[in-house]
Amino acid sequence: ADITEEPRVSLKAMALAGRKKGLLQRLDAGEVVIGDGGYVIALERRGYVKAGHWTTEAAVEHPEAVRQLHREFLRAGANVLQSFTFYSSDEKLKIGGSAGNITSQQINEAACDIAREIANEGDALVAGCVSQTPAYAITKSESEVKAIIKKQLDVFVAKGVDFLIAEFFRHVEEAAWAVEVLQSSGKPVAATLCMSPEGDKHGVSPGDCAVRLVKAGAKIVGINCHLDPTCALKTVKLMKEGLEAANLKAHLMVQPLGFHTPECNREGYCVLPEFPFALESRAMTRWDMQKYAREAYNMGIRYIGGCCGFEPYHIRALAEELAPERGLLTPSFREARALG
Ligand code: MET
Ligand SMILES: [Zn+2]
Repeated sequence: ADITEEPRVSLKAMALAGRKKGLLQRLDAGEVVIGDGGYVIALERRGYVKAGHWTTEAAVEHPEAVRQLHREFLRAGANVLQSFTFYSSDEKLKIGGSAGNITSQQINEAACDIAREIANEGDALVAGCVSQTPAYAITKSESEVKAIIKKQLDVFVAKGVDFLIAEFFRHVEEAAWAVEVLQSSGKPVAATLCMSPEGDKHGVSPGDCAVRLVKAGAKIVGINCHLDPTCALKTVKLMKEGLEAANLKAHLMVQPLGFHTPECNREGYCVLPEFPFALESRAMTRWDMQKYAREAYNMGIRYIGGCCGFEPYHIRALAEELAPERGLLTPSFREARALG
């Protein structure tokens, strides 16, 4: 396909008509879904997130900053805007939040509203996102973890998100609990673990993790954060093989770091000496991103995005690399071309 062609459909017209295709409709049809990038890391750099806490009070305190980053990912070609709700449970805010009296309920509601507002500027879906809980580390209590996830889910359902993502789980056991809760809503659930090819923190292999997540109800499984695309693709490949061996079907997803981690160590970037204030020299280039997008596509992964370290221009490189497959140009690319 000639990527200089105009898109086949007007994104605005489609959005306004309220006829966006759902996530599973897109993936089942074999379409590429471009994810968005890393919010907490990008907004920490811009002065809106506290390093170490990584909580998302900015959804309430500085909505304009969150809105703008969503818009930049959308213009870069993202088909999904993830709610800015990382670590947003009251338990986590109490332990490590910087907010004082902002509740997770307020954060989650504001984050959903902001994501929806910007998603309506284009062809993006809104994902309600949950992540690992302090309760799992402290008490290992299934009912406590599930209650925390359920509270977040109730807001996502009330706000009408399009689908749900359980991301950044180190233990498949906890991720599977989250998936069980999320899928009770009837909305599609994607689940991504932050693990190396060696497996989750209890040593469960990537193949077995994938099987457990699908059995818990996830329709899309894969990897996010912690390690670079090369490591993440290795791990997703093992997940894919595990699913095939178990005769299970699911879509694959990958949202790696935008930083090079040739160490491919078990614990990921959090234990590197450069974390979190000196990661710049590890930043990937747009050429790296194009290579990653192509490799992910060739592996059969169709939900391709990024996590920490992915700035909007990285997402744009993914979208442009896969423009022939998607038959679409990004708004930023079209406008730049019109100007040039
Ligand atoms: C530490 S992983 C963070 C994931 C979350 N979706 C974010 O980008 O903020
Ligand atoms: Zn991340």
